Amino acid sequence: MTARIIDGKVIAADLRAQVAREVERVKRDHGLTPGLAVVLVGNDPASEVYVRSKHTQTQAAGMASFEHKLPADVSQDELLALIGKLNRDPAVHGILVQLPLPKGLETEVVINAIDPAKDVDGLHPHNAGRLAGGQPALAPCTPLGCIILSKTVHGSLEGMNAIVIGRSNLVGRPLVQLLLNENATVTIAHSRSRDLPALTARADLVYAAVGRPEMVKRDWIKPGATVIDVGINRIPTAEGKTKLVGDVAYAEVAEVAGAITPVPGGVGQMTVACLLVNTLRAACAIAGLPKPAV
Ligand SMILES: Nc1nc(=O)c2c([nH]1)NC[C@@H]1CN(c3ccc(C(=O)N[C@@H](CCC(=O)O)C(=O)O)cc3)C=[N+]21
Repeated sequence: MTARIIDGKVIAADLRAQVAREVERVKRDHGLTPGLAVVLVGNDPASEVYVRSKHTQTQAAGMASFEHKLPADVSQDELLALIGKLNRDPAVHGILVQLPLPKGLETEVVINAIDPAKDVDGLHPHNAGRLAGGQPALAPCTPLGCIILSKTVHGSLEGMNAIVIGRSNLVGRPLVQLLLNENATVTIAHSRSRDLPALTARADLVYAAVGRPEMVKRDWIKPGATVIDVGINRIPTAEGKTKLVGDVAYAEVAEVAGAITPVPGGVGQMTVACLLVNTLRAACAIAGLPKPAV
């Protein structure tokens, strides 16, 4: 069997087009232009690439994009002052602080300073807690993207056995909550789990989000399972260059899986598209408008 390839590029482009239509409508009918502020501290080259693509796609969807670049040695107080300013800025409906932050800055303090209504990353304890309690919340973009990709294959995830490998605040934990909302049966695995291959082999849905290049192997996968690869690892090639690989050994797993996401071209594409969705939703909520159609 050869897996169907889940094309994140196409699915994300479709989602962005839906967002753009809704943005046009709220602009026209309500004079509301959703705005996203992205804060980048330091100059990690990979982060700069992501931030640039967020900027381009935000503008392409008709939203306002505000980029704030701060030096790696910025003080915590200066960063908090910027977040305070963005919290009060009526043109800003979404605030994303690119992670990881350079040493010396306390991620928790910085995240907790973001107005929960503008927390389009879904990382503030207000949103994380609401999500865990089954209440409406801004949910993190990467897990949202994972759910959308899974539903393109299965329609409904109800009753399926899912395994989430990884328990980060940005991906694993919120993904578990979203899967529960979809009525999946969820196993949460991580680096200390015993017999990960056997656990994974029971799953109809496999979400690999550990950050270890090509860790998930062919013999871990139940034939026909859907494999969603959240990993983005840059590794050296034999020719002295680098390439992106996921947490899944793609070529071998694609021989047994029913469907699989590529890296690049899978989950990463959805992350940015879902950021636009969250910004649109946050803008409508802040303006007291009904939920948008996307
Ligand atoms: N506060 C915060 N929120 C995040 O959501 C967040 C973050 N910090 N820090 C870094 C990670 C990583 N991330 C990606 C976004 C898009 C792609 C993406 O578009 N990837 C493309 C290509 C990437 C390439 O070629 O370099 C793809 O997979 O097809 C990847 C990774 C968001 N993150």
